[in-house]
Amino acid sequence: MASCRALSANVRLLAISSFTRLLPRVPLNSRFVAVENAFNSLRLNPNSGEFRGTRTKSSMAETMTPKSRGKVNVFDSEDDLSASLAKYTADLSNRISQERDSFTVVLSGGSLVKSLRKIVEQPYIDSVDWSKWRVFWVDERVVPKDHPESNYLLAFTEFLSKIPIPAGNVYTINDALSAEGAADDYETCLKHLVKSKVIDRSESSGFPKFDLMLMGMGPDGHIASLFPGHPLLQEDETWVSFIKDSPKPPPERISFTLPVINSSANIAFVVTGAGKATAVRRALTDSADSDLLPVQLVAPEGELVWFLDKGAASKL
Ligand SMILES: O=C(O)[C@H](O)[C@@H](O)[C@H](O)[C@H](O)COP(=O)(O)O
Repeated sequence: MASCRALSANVRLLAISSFTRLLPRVPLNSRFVAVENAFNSLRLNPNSGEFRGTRTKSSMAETMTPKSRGKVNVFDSEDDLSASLAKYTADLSNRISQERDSFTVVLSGGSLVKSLRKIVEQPYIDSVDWSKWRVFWVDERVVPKDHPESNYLLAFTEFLSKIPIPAGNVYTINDALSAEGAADDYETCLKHLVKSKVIDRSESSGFPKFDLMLMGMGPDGHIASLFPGHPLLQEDETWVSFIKDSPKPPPERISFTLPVINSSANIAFVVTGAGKATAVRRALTDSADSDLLPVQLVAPEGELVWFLDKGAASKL
């Protein structure tokens, strides 16, 4: 018995065995669909990796890439991006909340949280069934919850404090533990919640299958706390692991592993700023098989959607 902390409340856990292998990256194939609106049309040529089409002035361009690379939305402004992200998240929440007792949402740290700001405004604040939400972190910095670098504190300040979510539905790390201990504890928490069917389990991988992961991406192509070239990218058994040498401070973090991320029903990458344009281009067009960036290893069982601003999409 261990515990992962749910805000002020504690959530109790049981352990069950972990298993399975790293899911292979879904290969690039030549099938793709283009979604066009009145203003924009972009298509990825799967052979050359080039985007072709037109872009004109509008708030959004929608693009479909091969399935493994997801659907790409490009916005003229971060405000437009935030509005679309709110609608996407609320629609998913409404659909899944009607089918199940829980809607499991995983957050990253960083700028993603601010981009979520419009879901705590009308009409969503009143229409979303927040009591169904279960909130987790794809990665967390191993610092106290009131530390300025805590992902929990950021999410609480910008988002969780503004919604009527039961405290016991917010699953934070146990910040009294070491990085190893906190990762073990969080994994045990997830196993308990899978066993009690709060979190789905992927039938194909055996890993937990979250309804939605909302994630940012670093300029180096890192996602969660999975950094380029780091051995943690190879982890194929544990659900939650830790690092003590993160190139992005602070150095000690816990992180979901790739098999857990890839078992998701839905992943949204929210990426803004020209500083990330090169990594975005590699993620969406580079089919080279060596030296893949962490973001290129993401190929969820379900749907992958990108929310990009013009800067992040500037090299497509
Ligand atoms: O704890 C973290 O550091 C994050 O979870 C990390 O993976 C973040 O999402 C990216 O670094 C993007 O962060 P920005 O959007 O702030 O660049």
